[in-house]
Amino acid sequence: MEREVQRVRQAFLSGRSRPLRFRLQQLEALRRMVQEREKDILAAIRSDLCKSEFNAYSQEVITVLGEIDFMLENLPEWVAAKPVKKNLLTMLDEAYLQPQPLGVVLIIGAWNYPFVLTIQPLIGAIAAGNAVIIKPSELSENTATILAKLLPQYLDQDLYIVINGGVEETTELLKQRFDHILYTGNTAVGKIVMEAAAKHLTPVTLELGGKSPCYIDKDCDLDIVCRRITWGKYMNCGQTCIAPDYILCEASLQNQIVQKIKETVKEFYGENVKESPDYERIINLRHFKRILSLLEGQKIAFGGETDEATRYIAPTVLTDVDPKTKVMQEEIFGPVLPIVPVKNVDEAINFINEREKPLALYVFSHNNKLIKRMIDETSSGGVTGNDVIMHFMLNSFPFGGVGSSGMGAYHGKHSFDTFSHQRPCLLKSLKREGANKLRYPPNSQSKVDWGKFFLLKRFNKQKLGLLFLTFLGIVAAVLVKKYQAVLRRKALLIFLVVHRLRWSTKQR
Ligand SMILES: NC(=O)c1ccc[n+]([C@@H]2O[C@H](COP(=O)([O-])OP(=O)(O)OC[C@H]3O[C@@H](n4cnc5c(N)ncnc54)[C@H](O)[C@@H]3O)[C@@H](O)[C@H]2O)c1
Ligand SMILES: CCCCCCCCCCCCCCCC=O
Repeated sequence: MEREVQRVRQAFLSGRSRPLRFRLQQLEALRRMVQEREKDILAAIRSDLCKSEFNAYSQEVITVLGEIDFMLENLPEWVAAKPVKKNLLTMLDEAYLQPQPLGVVLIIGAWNYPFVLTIQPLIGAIAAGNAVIIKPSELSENTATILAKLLPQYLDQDLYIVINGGVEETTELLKQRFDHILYTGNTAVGKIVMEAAAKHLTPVTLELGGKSPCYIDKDCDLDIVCRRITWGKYMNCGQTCIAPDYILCEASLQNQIVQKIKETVKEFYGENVKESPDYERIINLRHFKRILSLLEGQKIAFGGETDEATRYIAPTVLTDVDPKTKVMQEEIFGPVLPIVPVKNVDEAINFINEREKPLALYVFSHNNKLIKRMIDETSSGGVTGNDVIMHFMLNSFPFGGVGSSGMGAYHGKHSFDTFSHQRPCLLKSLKREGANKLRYPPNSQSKVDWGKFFLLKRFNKQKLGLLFLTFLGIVAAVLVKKYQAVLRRKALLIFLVVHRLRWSTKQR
């Protein structure tokens, strides 16, 4: 493992991952891989999650292709140095931010959307000029295998490598030093990753989970609300990090919600959900049994059918759920939807705030003020009002959690920033030493006053106009006089002295 990481680091140190042209070429190669090997990728996802090709394409491949196109279009602008605002001390210098790659990045992918949740971070890391070690989840073993086979056929084989394996391999990998780690998965392993990273002071992005609440106000169109919730909850058999985990609503709405979700399930998946090509299966027996254990002692309003041999769990709704029961203590990550009755929006807000900060929050209402209030008075990674999941699809948004649902974020420009160091670069001249004397010993009250003037003085627009006029004067002087450098310095000095004197007078 150590040798593998060393090999990747050597490749990074060769410098070839840095030029813009190389990054664009690797991203284009990745896009070619997705397009040319689409069938293999979709087949692997099908074997892992029993997902139809249509679903795998629209839930995973589209996002990856969209992200690559977005990077290709914007990368030339993002990699460029960005001038920054200057102060009086630096006004004659060059000051800019230069985004630079961090080095060797470790990406630990998740199994529930095994393609997009591994490749989308990879796109950002390549775009930012890093070398990358990709560790797909061993739970989605077919996708892990296809990634290990395909990526070396299209990408630089020393800069971007796939390491497959389980807990043992990940544990070994985490002993190595990386320049950034992006992990997607559960909170418990997130802590293990962070602890390992801390040994090397490696920064981490943790894309974790949590119980994402869904509040339904009585002032809304329940048909539409239930259709949207049914889509987001049962997609991928509930194994979506931002799926609505549970519903909060007034008790009087419960029966209508159950009825409408039931009708929508039939509309989406037909009479026999088991036969629907659009309904997936639970990833493994451990998770299957875990989800079944959440049903114990609950009132099943509909659904509840299971088949261990195929790891099938029907779309299920639970009513009158007691918040103290197990199903409300851990993230469900399966097709089980508890409804917890609350008296009103105040109680819903308290309920949410008494628990860990979720990855997503959903609120449905015709009343925009209520939606805004919910946003103002709670916290979560992201929010969608009057829909679910869709904030994931807008790559101008940073995607990530807050508190126990994660730290850091990615997607689009946010990925580029996550995997870049914004390096502040200040370029001064070896001339103009006179001004520097202010900071050299011996110090004095007069120097402190000059320092206060240079660093604390604020110019309003009018004064900036004056500054501009001074510069115009300088330019004019440069045109007519021979000794331009001397003049420029003198004019600036006069301007500064006048302002300093006026400022000191006001201070007194
Ligand atoms: N925020 C996101 O983008 C996002 C996306 C997908 C999933 N998730 C979250 O992930 C969770 C479910 O998925 P999961 O895969 O984490 O659960 P899991 O428990 O099924 O998988 C465990 C994974 O962790 C690894 N692991 C276990 N013990 C380890 C150890 N000691 N050291 C290193 N690695 C270890 C395993 O190798 C395996 O890959 C949910 O909470 C979900 O919300 C979040
Ligand atoms: C055919 C129309 C396209 C509709 C797009 C809907 C896409 C849903 C994407 C779901 C991806 C969710 C990933 C969540 C990450 C955490 O698990």
